[in-house]
Amino acid sequence: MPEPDAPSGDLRPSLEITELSLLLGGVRALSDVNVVVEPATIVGLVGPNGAGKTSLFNCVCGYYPATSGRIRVEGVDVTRRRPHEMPRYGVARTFQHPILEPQYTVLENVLTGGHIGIRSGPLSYALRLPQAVRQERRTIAAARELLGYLEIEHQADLPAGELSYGGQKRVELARALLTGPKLLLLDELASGLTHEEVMDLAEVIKRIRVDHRIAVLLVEHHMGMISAITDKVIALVEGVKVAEGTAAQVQRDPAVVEAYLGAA
Ligand SMILES: Nc1ncnc2c1ncn2[C@@H]1O[C@H](COP(=O)(O)OP(=O)(O)OP(=O)(O)O)[C@@H](O)[C@H]1O
Repeated sequence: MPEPDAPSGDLRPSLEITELSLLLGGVRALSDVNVVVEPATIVGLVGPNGAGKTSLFNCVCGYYPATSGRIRVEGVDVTRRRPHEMPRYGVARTFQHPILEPQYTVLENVLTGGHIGIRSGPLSYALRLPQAVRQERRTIAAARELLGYLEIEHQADLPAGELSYGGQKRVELARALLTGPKLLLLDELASGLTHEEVMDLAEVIKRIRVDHRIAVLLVEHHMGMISAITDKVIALVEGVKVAEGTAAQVQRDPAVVEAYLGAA
């Protein structure tokens, strides 16, 4: 089995973005950006405010239609797919601020991601047909297993709103993982967390990459998180890719240093 850092040559990239450009209300948010995320690797996207990180993320998730360029997931063209279609293509995401139903339990929140693999129609569920019941049981078992994997199974039956912010980020992660993604997009996972929570989550993401062989693209301002987990970092400045390499290489790249100093 190949090491996560050394993906097998015959696998297609988990994500391949080619010459992606995006115009937003007259603003050139992205200009001919190329990104490759190999299977089971973690790629960080950095850049000062307004660099285009969220825009790129939103193009991959289907929230913004690319003005030009191509986005492929394992070789399948997903350019201009809509957000609700993305789980079918193996793409799952988390949000900077977890979007949960605080009054529903942790398990119920996770299960809202589980409908993806369910083949029985709503009528089968309404009639409690055996196949639908079996599928429901399997999905609940898978959700509980993921909560165990993310070390919050003991909170499964609590209202999600009662969890710490870090706990809520784990609930979102479990929900994303329940869809069985090939590519996980993490939007500022570290924001709002304590240093300890950030480092704990960094370990979790590294484990997910190895255990589930999922590729990860993360938009992140927290350089500690970036340095701790990424195989590769891409820096954007004013919608243009200015640097690519290891976290250490990108952090000392003159264009990146200048952009951050200019933004300070
Ligand atoms: N809906 C929009 N309409 C017009 N311009 C937009 C819109 N969203 C973003 N922009 C512009 O696109 C450019 C890229 O913004 P984007 O939010 O992608 O940057 P970012 O790197 O994610 O910044 P931050 O770190 O502050 O979130 C900026 O110039 C921004 O002002």
